[in-house]
Amino acid sequence: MTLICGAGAFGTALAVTLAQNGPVTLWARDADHAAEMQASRFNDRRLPGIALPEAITVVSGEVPGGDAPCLLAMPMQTLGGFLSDHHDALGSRPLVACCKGMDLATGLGPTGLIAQTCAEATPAILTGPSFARDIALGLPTALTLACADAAIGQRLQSTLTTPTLRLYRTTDTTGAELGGALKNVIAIGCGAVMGAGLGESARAALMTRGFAEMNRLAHALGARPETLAGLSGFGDLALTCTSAQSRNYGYGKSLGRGEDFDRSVTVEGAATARAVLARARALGLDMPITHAVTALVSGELRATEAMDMLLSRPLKEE
Ligand SMILES: NC(=O)C1=CN([C@@H]2O[C@H](COP(=O)(O)OP(=O)(O)OC[C@H]3O[C@@H](n4cnc5c(N)ncnc54)[C@H](OP(=O)(O)O)[C@@H]3O)[C@@H](O)[C@H]2O)C=CC1
Ligand SMILES: O=C(CO)COP(=O)(O)O
Repeated sequence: MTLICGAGAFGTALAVTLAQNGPVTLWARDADHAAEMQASRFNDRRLPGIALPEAITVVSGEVPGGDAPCLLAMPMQTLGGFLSDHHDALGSRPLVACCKGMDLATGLGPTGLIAQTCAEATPAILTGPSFARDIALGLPTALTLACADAAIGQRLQSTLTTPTLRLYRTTDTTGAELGGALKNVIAIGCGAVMGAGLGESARAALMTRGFAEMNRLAHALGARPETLAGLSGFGDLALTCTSAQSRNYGYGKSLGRGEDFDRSVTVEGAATARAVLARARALGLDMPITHAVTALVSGELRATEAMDMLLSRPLKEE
């Protein structure tokens, strides 16, 4: 049995693909939403048009106990509260974060938050280039499963691989979670560049210098460069900075055009940009693109002004 907490687009998509391996319990925070999904066999609110296989049971209320791995598929800024609220039920099992970002309150990534709040559990993270709808439709997808405990990581890799979802594993949880967090910040910047009509060459430059910035922070925090070069880093950066399906990219595009964006949409890069900037400042690191995106998101700068700020920096070696 696999337990998935968080019945948004991603949690539902993971439930659909994992249902090929055996029973899945999908936990939703809202009891009405859970009852609606259990009865209709669709998640019309978050992933419309995808039928839920019979192997999925949707529940709400008390999080089910037990030893089965639990996937945590809620937005990053809600993870800490969820872990505290359900600490006892989560127990000592593997907890696999499926969210991307850095916690504003603590500056920790998902596995750091799990370790801090649920000390008996084994933290892991599932991350990389994938849109929920692609996974749910059974399109081929490859992700990174990171767990510092190599033996548990290997077990999770085989439990969570499905015929169309291929997992690679690593013990570098820091690198895997930083890749997923930072690519969303760069994707907002790339969306803004395209929305403001600054061109594809500018976007390629921003992606490349953004990747340099990702590596700078990752190196300072002890991540391995090969993790950043893999699915969870470069792979997800490439997808998110170029696809109209991405919410972070779409949000950036609206900022670039000076248009409103639906505030109910999950855009992880906005809060994470602020959290990353604070962490970088504490470490004495220069992260100009993250700085520019933070200013853009807070409304301090427009996209063209942010680009001017980046272009006027002192010339340096690549
Ligand atoms: N969508 C995608 O393609 C992908 C998403 N991800 C990551 O997955 C994470 C979740 O995103 P996604 O599923 O898309 O987001 P959605 O906006 O689709 O759904 C978010 C879900 O989280 C639930 N939720 C919100 N707050 C809490 C809380 N305090 N406790 C428990 N559950 C809560 C929401 O419940 P409610 O419906 O009641 O509001 C909702 O079901 C993000 O970090 C995202 O980056 C990763 C890869 C792909
Ligand atoms: O993480 C994702 C792709 O890997 C989903 O991106 P968005 O959250 O920007 O939609």
